[in-house]
Amino acid sequence: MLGSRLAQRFGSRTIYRDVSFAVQPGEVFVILGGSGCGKSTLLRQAIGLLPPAEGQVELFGENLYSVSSETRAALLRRVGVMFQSGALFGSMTLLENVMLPLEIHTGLPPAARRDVARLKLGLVGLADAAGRLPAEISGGMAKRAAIARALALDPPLLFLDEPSAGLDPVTSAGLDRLILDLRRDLGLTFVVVTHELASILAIADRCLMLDRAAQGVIATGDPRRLREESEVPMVRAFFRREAA
Ligand SMILES: Nc1ncnc2c1ncn2[C@@H]1O[C@H](COP(=O)(O)OP(=O)(O)OP(=O)(O)O)[C@@H](O)[C@H]1O
Repeated sequence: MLGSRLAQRFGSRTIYRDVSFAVQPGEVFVILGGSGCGKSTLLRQAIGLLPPAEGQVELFGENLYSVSSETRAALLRRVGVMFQSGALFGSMTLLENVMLPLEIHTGLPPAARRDVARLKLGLVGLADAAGRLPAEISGGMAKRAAIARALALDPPLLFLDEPSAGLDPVTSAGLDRLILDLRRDLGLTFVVVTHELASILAIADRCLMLDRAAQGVIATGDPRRLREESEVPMVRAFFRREAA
């Protein structure tokens, strides 16, 4: 996936401009930055929910906002998304939650949908919790279930919005492990929005750091290198936990 020269404004306020990046197949690409810098806005542009004020989003070689709505829908079916809230349906079991995209988007018969959903829950370590309701599971399990649902249609590319939000460090580290395992076992590509430093250092091949005051990108690259080598005060401050 590619973002080129993306800009976003709300009213007269510019959130960012000239944001460009290319996510390589099989990589874990992290978007980070302080509150209000535009991480969620960039994610919404990347998944077809917000046409950018300027610039282009390319998914699987196609320009997301200039293709027909049918083509866009087809492109977006090849993308899995886990929103920050997780957004599982509370009245449905985990299995039913994961079956839902299969029911909407495929012609699979119910028994096959059930089999696929069980497989996906197994991939995230929830094979034994298939019959539980969202209210009956922990926050970390809910995130895993939301990832299983995002995997329902076998997308090669997954977007995760703040997967660690609200989780304790141990649970969060388990989720990092899951992301790396899924990448290794299924060859998935991940774009992850997060500002958890431990998580970024654990999972990111490369990252893109946005800054609200700079209205755009202040760093890109391997987070370990940025920690060692960046001379940009805000970047050093974040990666070294120093005052800017
Ligand atoms: N639809 C909108 N209309 C007006 N302003 C908006 C809209 N969506 C976002 N904003 C503003 O754009 C800025 C960036 O928001 P965004 O949610 O993308 O930031 P973020 O980096 O994800 O922040 P956080 O980490 O706090 O979630 C914020 O100041 C927000 O108030």
